Amino acid sequence: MTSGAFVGKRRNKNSPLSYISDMLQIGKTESALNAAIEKRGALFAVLLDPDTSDDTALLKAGSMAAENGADLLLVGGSFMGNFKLPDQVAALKKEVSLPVVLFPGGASQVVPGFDAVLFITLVSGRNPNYLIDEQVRGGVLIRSLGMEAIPTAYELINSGKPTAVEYISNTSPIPADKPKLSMVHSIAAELMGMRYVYLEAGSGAELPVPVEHIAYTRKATQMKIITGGGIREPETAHARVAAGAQIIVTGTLWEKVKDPVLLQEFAASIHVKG
Ligand SMILES: CC(C)=CCC/C(C)=C/CC/C(C)=C/CC/C(C)=C/COP(=O)(O)OP(=O)(O)O
Ligand SMILES: O=P(O)(O)OC[C@@H](O)CO
Ligand SMILES: [Mg+2]
Repeated sequence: MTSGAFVGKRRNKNSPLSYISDMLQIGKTESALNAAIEKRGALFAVLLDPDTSDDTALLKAGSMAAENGADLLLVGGSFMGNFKLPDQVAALKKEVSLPVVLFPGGASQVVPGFDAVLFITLVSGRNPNYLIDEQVRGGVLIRSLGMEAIPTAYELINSGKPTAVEYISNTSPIPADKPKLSMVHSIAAELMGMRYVYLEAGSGAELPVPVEHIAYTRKATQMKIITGGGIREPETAHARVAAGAQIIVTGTLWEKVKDPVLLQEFAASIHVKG
């Protein structure tokens, strides 16, 4: 096996290792997100479900979110079996000027067209498949696509009933009443070099991540905090920004509710710096 296919675009062909230093820089999308966080206080992300046979569903949902205050579009699911996704992402990228970022449930979901990928590691679990195996499989694909990766710790927090992520990953979530357990996982992730941490209640969760989990990670680390799962009201989003979260993700809500005003209310509750 040659390494040629996996090294992405080399910018300086005279230096054999130049591609590594290029790739390890904080990329364009992450820099733009960091700058937007600085400016607005926190960002509003909408998660789009890629598991759809409707060719225009992603485009419609993404455009509506973009027109009504979203800062970032995430695309991902616990399962993903949509071979038309690259075309759908390309169509979405033509239409909206927001970053479109892959949030993968596994390596098989790595396809071209995204601005970046959340390179997640399920640090709250003890399943080696989601700690290293998917990353090894996905990493070579990401590198060969020349795609930007944002190293992100993924922590699953108990939210009432079991969620798809818990079931699929075969891991136990961190107990909801043990925020210090999130904190110690976050510290370890930061020491491993991760720059973002996603505190996740799970898609469609009964209860969102308790604010204490966010506050403890905020106090103990400098990573950017993403949180999502079970957030259905602007007030719930605002409370998590006040606790230290910098990206709020909502997904399931918009599968039933197509309400531009509610999208705008979410954006206003999250953009605490205006
Ligand atoms: C870095 C790469 C290439 C892969 C990492 C893979 C890891 C660690 C995954 C963690 C476990 C997992 C299954 C995460 C899924 C995250 C996600 C996109 C959740 C949102 O999807 P849901 O809404 O729960 O899915 P459904 O709509 O299918 O229920
Ligand atoms: O679908 P919801 O419950 O909004 O959750 C969003 C996201 O955090 C799931 O990974
Ligand atoms: Mg879902």
